[in-house]
Amino acid sequence: MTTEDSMDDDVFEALEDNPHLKVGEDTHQLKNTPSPTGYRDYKPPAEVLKLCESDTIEDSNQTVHKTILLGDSGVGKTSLLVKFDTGKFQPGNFSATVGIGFTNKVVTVDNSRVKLQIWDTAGQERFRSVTHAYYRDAHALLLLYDVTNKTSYDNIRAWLGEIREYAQDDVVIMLIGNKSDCGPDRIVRREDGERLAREYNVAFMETSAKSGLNVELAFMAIARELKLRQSGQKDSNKFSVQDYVREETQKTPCPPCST
Ligand SMILES: Nc1nc2c(ncn2[C@@H]2O[C@H](COP(=O)(O)OP(=O)(O)OP(=O)(O)O)[C@@H](O)[C@H]2O)c(=O)[nH]1
Repeated sequence: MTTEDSMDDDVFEALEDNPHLKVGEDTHQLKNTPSPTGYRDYKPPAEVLKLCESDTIEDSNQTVHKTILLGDSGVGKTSLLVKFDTGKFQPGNFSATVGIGFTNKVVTVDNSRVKLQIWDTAGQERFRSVTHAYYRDAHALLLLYDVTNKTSYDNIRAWLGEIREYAQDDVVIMLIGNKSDCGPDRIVRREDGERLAREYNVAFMETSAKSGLNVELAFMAIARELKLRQSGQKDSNKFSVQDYVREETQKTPCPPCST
């Protein structure tokens, strides 16, 4: 954790004021950027507003599906995205995300290309009112907790409440228990994650941004679901994110856990 909590509530304006922070930059570049003004007055740059307005963005080639990473500060949202994007994991000092940004990734599902626009949000409470604005036109949400942090797990219910309030009813939701590599420090059992996911009827998996476990699978499962929906082939009898995740995770043996 950093001392971010003691900073002024005004960092989102950094996106406008700082020419080095461009929308669409890798979000880990948006961390720790102070700003002189209040974020309550923050107006996203025109480029961001345009992206938020369109329900489904069409670029010259194909549809771009908006996917947002959500969850408490420190659960590993940025790490998960960076691992998926670059294959790298940056261990060590944690610096909380300041601002919001996205990374475009193209994945292949059944021989066709699916474009994901993956938004990384700041998990800290003080940014919540700003990030709500981004839920509205999201097609998929990856909601993370940290298996070594019970509070981040307990807060999932509140996150799901916010999602119900601000996101579209048909948004695809994947609950993710991250840091599954932390065997001895694990507090939240896999079964607890599964139970919560069943209760809210959302897909679930555990990941590790450190080891890479299930990182690609998380995004692939989302991409597959979104592609099927877009093509009109979505038939709940034929494809379920959760069944797909279950089948794929059974192919990869789970590393030993302490609980
Ligand atoms: N062991 C382990 N550490 C992780 C994993 N994922 C992230 N971390 C560490 O957890 C800390 C927080 O990770 P971040 O990716 O910055 O968390 P975040 O959810 O983006 O946090 P905010 O930006 O504040 O919302 C960092 O020190 C990471 O190195 C993981 O899978 N395993």
